[in-house]
Amino acid sequence: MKLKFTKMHGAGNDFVVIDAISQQIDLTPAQWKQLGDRRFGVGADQMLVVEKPTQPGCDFRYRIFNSDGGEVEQCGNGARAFAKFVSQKGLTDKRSISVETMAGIIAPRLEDNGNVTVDMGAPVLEPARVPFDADGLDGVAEGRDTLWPLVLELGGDKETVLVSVVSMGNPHAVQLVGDVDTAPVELTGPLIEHHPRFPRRVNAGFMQLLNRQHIRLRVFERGVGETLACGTGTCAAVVAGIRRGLLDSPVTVDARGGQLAIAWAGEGQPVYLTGPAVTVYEGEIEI
Ligand SMILES: N[C@@H](CCC[C@H](N)C(=O)O)C(=O)O
Repeated sequence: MKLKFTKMHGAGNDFVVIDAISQQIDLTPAQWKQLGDRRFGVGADQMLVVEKPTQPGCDFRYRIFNSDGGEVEQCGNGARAFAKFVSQKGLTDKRSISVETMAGIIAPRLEDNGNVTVDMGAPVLEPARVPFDADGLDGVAEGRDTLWPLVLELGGDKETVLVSVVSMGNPHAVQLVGDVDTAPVELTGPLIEHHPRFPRRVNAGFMQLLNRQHIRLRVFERGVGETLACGTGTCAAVVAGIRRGLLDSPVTVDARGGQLAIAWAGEGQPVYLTGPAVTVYEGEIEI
């Protein structure tokens, strides 16, 4: 089948965005993987699908596929691209929309300066709901957060890293590092992603504090590998930093692909993610 798509990015986290309202789409995981492949397909970190809503009060349904072909619950940078896409394509004339995802309803709003702010909903902080299996583990209390020890097998050696676990609809494990440039993201990222304590795998965040309102962040994403930015990872890192007593809202986050901003008023409150969303080109692929 021929599929029309738009290539977009949000701070370098790149997407193939597909209008499934005007096109009939029923792809297998292998086809999603091919679309995301940078040699055999278009190439992207995630494929984003725009559908009609199934829930009353929502404007659209938003589906997300990682480049490994797996469907996932949430994508923050993608939510900004999604909002720009439906506006640019004339699928809505609203500047604030309500979008149904596998992880609940989110609300992106187009800003006058071209950025998009997304109400990502409240973070989930109970380990079992992340999901993280904390059975028999001793956590270390810090502020209102608990740091969990993860034992990683590195060759013949074992290394323990302390992580905060947060769900933004999708699971995140965030650790503090002295310098993101020298952090072992490629080495330990895959081990954290597949750690048996995370039954649905996990996105691994590496956060460096610059001051109480400014961090640097790298994320090794589940189902993708390291990306140039991760919106939900950014939300999770700031939530973890605020709960640990290390950060104050609002927080500026430097990712390798650009800058994002997070505001969070605390437990039970939604996390607001602000940043760019850019259209790169339009295309058509035979799949
Ligand atoms: N890039 C994303 C997150 C996409 C999903 C993630 N890889 C997962 O598997 O949970 C973002 O901007 O949030």
